[in-house]
Amino acid sequence: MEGDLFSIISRGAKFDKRRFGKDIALFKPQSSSTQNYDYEVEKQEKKDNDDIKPRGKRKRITQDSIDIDSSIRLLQEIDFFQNSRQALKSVLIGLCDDNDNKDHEKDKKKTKIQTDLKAKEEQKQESKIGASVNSFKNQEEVQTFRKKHRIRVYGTDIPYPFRSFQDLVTQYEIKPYLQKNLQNAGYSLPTPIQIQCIPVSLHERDLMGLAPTGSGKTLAYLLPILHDLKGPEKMGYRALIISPTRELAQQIYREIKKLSIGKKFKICMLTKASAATIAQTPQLRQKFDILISTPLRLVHAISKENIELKNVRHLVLDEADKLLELGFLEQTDEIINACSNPRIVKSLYSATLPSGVESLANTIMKDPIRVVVGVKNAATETIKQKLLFVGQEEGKLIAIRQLIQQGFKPPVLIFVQSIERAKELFHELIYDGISVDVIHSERTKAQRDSIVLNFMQGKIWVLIATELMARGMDFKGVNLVVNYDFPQSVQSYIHRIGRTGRAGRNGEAVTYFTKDDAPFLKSVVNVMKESGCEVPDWMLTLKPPPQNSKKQVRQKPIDRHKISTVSKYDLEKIKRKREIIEASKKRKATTASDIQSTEKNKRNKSKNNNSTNIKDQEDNSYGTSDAEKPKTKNVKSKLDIK
Ligand SMILES: Nc1ncnc2c1ncn2[C@@H]1O[C@H](COP(=O)(O)OP(=O)(O)OP(=O)(O)O)[C@@H](O)[C@H]1O
Repeated sequence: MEGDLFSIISRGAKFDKRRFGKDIALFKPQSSSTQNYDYEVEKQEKKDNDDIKPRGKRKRITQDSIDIDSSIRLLQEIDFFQNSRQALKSVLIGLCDDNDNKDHEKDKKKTKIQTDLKAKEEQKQESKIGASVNSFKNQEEVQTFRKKHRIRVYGTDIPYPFRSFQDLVTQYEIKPYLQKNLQNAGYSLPTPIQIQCIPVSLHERDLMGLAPTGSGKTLAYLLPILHDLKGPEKMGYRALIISPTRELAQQIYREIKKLSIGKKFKICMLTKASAATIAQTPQLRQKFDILISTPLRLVHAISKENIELKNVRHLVLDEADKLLELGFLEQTDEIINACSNPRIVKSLYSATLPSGVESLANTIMKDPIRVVVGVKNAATETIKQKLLFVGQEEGKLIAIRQLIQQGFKPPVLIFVQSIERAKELFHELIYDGISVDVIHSERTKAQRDSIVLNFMQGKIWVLIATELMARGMDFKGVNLVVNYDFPQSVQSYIHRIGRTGRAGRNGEAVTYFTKDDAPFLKSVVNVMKESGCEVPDWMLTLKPPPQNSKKQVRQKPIDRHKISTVSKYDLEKIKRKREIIEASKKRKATTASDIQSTEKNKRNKSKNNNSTNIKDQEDNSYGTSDAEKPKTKNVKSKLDIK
């Protein structure tokens, strides 16, 4: 083997070997310590080469005593740019060219080696991107398939999509229990977001998944988690799902329970009660595999050192843009910091992602893949959207009563901008002879749970809601969404109306607007147009509102008149009467015993303050003040918060 490398690189040239003896010696195999290193390299390369060469048909192919294996090894040593495969191929071709005149047997061997090298390289590439050779023949086919499903992908080494849940079994060995649960849930074919995002997550890549409302994003992140966790293990939380509202967290909990039937995963939905149990029973903490929580509840538990997230391998931010908005941002950041496992895989999902938030999201992910289904920041195409001018505020009540009188198809969801207005509208509609209820953060948790259930079961026909219900809630059968109050942002509009037209069903959405809302109309008009709805020409010529007024409205909604059929004069009269009663009550309350009880109440109130704050934030998606936030460890920010 001596001088092999020299033989290879000097082929075709003549050298005075005596004169250049010293130089040639440089190419001879080294001894002592480097030899050990060489031995290791050689061992590895031998393994590689064993794979490359056809079994049992190895050894010499040239008369020059050039052994292919040693050539490969030596060539790899001089492969400074790590192009060994390419270099190998070309040199091997060169080698063989040199021996053109040699016997036919050698040529056959050469061709075989080349073919094997090529196949190995292709195989390596395929396994890197996780495609099954059976499923897609080539990249072109993949692209056509993505195009058909309106999937756009951004990033490097993007895994191939899959065609059917059966493909997941053959390609990724999805366990039979998962397969069975998919069938039982009636999921016969994957939705576009699932088609592309499931393989990305199965390849443990950070991901940003954007797809319209009701398109199956939940399954897209739950399935890879369940597959990867394999089964229950008592090593603490290995997957964490964050949702902006308690109701959505509960829905995710129900979905994961449904999908994990047959495996005894321990799933914890962090509530006030479960947090207290965990605090009192530290040994419980190790038992759980999956944790679902709202941000503030979790931050509170972390700060009390009741929850450890160091083993979390999967972190999902559902409704990611909301969680990265002011009000949630700092808590989300603290949670991300607490997930200290270096091998963590992060997945962010939403139907909307403003570009500013997207750049922020990129700072917390490693080499992420972005998957966009359909048009970014547009509404689902199965929703028929309408805008209705109602003149003044009072016009809305007339319009909603007309809608009820004309006959409507329940269930209907009506969105208003505040708790106060939700209560007001409820008091108006309760006497209209329809089954109506109202949901907002001031209702007890038990009330909220039963309302959600009753609405899902069709027992409530009309549900009046605040922004609390706008995101993620999967009320499959909702036929109509009414935006009684104009939404405060285009994202809010998309999510609100997305409570209808889910999972391929048809739905309708009507948005009332007054003179005051007119400047903000253009953003909604754009969404309507993007989603294929008819929009009057004059609306298309509207000017978009200035950026700062958009921002103002996002932070604080437009002031509106009280929702009431009572005239303004009568309302004033009632108000004055109420003030007189209040003043007289106050006077009576100045006795010593009252003062004492007030003090006692105050003390109790301050005790419960933390938990009350948590409740408030779960419902109020427009944030909390610094004073309300629980104290947490002073951790370095992972997010690039500017
Ligand atoms: N492959 C599938 N086949 C049929 N139905 C599905 C499939 N995947 C999910 N679904 C159903 O589609 C509905 C919407 O799913 P999901 O709640 O995950 O939507 P989403 O994209 O998260 O919506 P949102 O943006 O509003 O949160 C659910 O009722 C779910 O059961």
